[in-house]
Amino acid sequence: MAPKVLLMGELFWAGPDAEELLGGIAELVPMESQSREEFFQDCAPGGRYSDIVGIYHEHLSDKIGAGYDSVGVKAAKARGIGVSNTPGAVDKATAITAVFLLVATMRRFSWCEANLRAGGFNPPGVEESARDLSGKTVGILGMGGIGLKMANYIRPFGCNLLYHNRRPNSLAPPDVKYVSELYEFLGQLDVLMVSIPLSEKTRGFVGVKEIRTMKKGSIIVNTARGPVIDEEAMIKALQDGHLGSVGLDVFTKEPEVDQRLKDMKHITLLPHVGTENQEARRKMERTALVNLKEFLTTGTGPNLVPECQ
Ligand SMILES: O=CC(=O)O
Repeated sequence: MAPKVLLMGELFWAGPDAEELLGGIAELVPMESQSREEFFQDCAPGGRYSDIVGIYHEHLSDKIGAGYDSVGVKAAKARGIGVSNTPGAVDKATAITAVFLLVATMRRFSWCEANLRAGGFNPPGVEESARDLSGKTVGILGMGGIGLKMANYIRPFGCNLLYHNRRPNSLAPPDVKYVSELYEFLGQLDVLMVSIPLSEKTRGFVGVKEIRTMKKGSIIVNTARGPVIDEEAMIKALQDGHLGSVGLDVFTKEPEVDQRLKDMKHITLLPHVGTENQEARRKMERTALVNLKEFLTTGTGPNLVPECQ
């Protein structure tokens, strides 16, 4: 009998791939526990999931994906359980979301759309004035797969591109300049694009000092995870005009969004949809199935998160 893999969440787009990838290797069983407590009972010896060897996990807001901050990796590792994610599969979709937020905030397009829906048909006034992207200095914080895609997509806009990372990425285009010192990096920016994973080390990474080092009127775009920015410090800086705008796909307490942000007309907000398109979702779901296959057949795999390698 094939070992069992528990489907915690649905295969929306890669359903047809499941048989091709896991046929004969694993039996996919649906998650039927009605509560967390029941799930723990079901996993205990003798329970209906006591013999599962793998879990496909889709979480309400984090889902399968590149970010794995919602998974207790340390606890899993301590029990000899491997955790893998789906890097690469999310890069394009997330970078395109970041570019949308960059353009929308610079040009005040959210304000324009809301104004049109409310019966207006005028451009933003002086208070809300839009700015052009060309010639602006855009800095990417975190030069991994998503950051690289962002750099390539933003280059044709004629921006000066900088990046800050723990170390230089040899794949970065030569005209995208590495700045090793964080405050020297931040001080030059018109726009900060945040693309670092959330971990205990990066929680609150962009705080009061970092925001206040940026120029007055500058913009922050965040498609990574909400808590890498000190949301309170960001809101204060928006309120007193130090920040000109923000474009956010992620928030500190998802799915809650701070009312003060919702009330600001000159910023752009999205409900964590960075990877939400059929093609990217299918790639992510498929990658998760490939991860399970690799793990079940070889005991390892290319997408094991660094802590588990
Ligand atoms: O948020 C989405 C991801 O981490 O891939």
